[in-house]
Amino acid sequence: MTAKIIDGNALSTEVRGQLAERAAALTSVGITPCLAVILVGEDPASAVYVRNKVAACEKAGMISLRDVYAADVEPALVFARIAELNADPSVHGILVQLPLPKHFDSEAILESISPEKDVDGFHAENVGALMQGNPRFIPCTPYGVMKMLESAKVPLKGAEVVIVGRSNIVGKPMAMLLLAQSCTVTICHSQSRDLAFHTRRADILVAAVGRAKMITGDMIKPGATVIDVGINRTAEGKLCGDVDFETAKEVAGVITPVPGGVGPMTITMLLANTLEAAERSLK
Ligand SMILES: Nc1nc2c(c(=O)[nH]1)N[C@@H](CN(C=O)c1ccc(C(=O)N[C@@H](CCC(=O)O)C(=O)O)cc1)CN2
Repeated sequence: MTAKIIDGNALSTEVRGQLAERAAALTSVGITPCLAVILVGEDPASAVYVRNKVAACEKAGMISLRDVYAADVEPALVFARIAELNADPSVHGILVQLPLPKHFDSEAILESISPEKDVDGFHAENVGALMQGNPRFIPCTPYGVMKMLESAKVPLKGAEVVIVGRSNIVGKPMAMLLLAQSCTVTICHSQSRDLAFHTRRADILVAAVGRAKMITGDMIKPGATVIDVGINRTAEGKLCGDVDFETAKEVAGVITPVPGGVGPMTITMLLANTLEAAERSLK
């Protein structure tokens, strides 16, 4: 039997519809949620993600501002723009698209965003709040994964979770969110010995390494839930995940595809965080 597929596009459409209703309610009392997006450089994938974020905002009845800088821009200019956006009460959310060019201190840029407008949840204050089990803004990709697990009614309490990848954007916050739901969490990484030993124990396997098709069917426990966060391009230019979907779907019980899985949910949860920031500004 092949696995049940969690359709990230369909779930996104449903959640974005609900967010649009909340955005309209807020607009009716004089506050239209507004997201400012900063893009530095010409990375084609980043340009696509930013375009999709802006389009999604507009479709949900939110305002979006987009600032695009050349790859060799002086960081001081970007810091100055962030300070301006921090001080603007009509802007509720600010994000800087990652990765930034090498001459940028990415951490300093992320720390310069006001924690109240940090809709990516990357500011140290928001990371700390998540660690303490009191999240204020949840990073969008792990937030989207939690929504997908909820929609597929995957049991979390006591589940063995293995996360492959330890990034600040996905692996670490994902671990905190699942730990908060009483999962037993293992984080694997490039130095982990015998990766398959760990992955085969997982009731829920989250792949977030950035290596095309590295998780194959033989590394998966029969019936497991497999969440693929990877976005890679094959030599032929085709999009694929970190999981070898063809072999994995024959073993897993539930699986997310790439494209059309976690990616669209990342943008959906960005809208959710922006709306949340705007709603908090009323209080
Ligand atoms: N400031 C941030 N930078 C980055 C983040 C982030 O959450 N905040 N995450 C990733 C990229 N990302 C969002 O920015 C992102 C990646 C992929 C998708 C997506 O919808 N993917 C589609 C395929 C799109 C395509 O054709 O390439 C899919 O999987 O179906 C959305 C957002 C790094 N940077």
